[in-house]
Amino acid sequence: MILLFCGLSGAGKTTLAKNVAAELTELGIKIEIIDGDEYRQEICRDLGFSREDRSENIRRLGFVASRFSSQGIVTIISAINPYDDVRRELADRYGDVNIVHIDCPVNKLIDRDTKGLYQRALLPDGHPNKLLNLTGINDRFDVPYDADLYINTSENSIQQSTSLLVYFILNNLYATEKISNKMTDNF
Ligand SMILES: Nc1ncnc2c1ncn2[C@@H]1O[C@H](COP(=O)(O)OS(=O)(=O)O)[C@@H](OP(=O)(O)O)[C@H]1O
Ligand SMILES: Nc1ncnc2c1ncn2[C@@H]1O[C@H](COP(=O)(O)OP(=O)(O)O)[C@@H](O)[C@H]1O
Repeated sequence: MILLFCGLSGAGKTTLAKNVAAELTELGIKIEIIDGDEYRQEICRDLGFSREDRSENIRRLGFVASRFSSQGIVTIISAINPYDDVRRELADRYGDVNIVHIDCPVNKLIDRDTKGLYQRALLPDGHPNKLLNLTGINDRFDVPYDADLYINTSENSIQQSTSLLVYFILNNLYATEKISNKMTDNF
């Protein structure tokens, strides 16, 4: 199973992915997190934030995720993942892809601003430190109206948001297992 997170910077993707991993590991379920920020230091270090580079970034993460997922490992791709067409592409290409929208209103993100990115994006035009392509401020984010799971992290606490994800994953695993048990029963 692949969970394809999408959401703006600071929405809670990394926090929730880590919390979910801790809870599933406790239950003996294997899980891997593929984090955009982390992979951008390694196999995606040649990529920037143009439309082409973001799309290529997600394609690479998707490929890596598919290798983990094919081994039965629950795999979270935790990236902004802003474009509807690329999300669809991965969902069509790889089996059992679930789009999870980690949402939070931009005004709340501007308050959180854990990395100072929003402050930089909101600087006046022409300022030397202005960030020109921050998703949600001055770069595109396609809201996924077809998400398999929607979580608003300004309305749900970290624990509530984590529980929603864990419940969704366990339900999915149970449904898949039930189907595969049925297939075995037929032999
Ligand atoms: N211009 C701009 N827009 C968005 N994000 C920026 C930008 N510049 C740097 N960063 C930092 O890069 C992290 C996003 O990387 P991703 O791989 O998740 O992005 S994407 O899916 O390819 O759009 C993102 O990490 P998160 O805050 O964890 O989302 C930021 O820390
Ligand atoms: N319900 C919530 N879910 C996730 N993070 C939350 C929530 N409420 C507050 N936060 C805070 O918001 C920040 C989210 O940062 P992070 O997980 O790095 O986001 P992202 O990976 O989407 O950029 C953290 O400081 C976290 O403690």
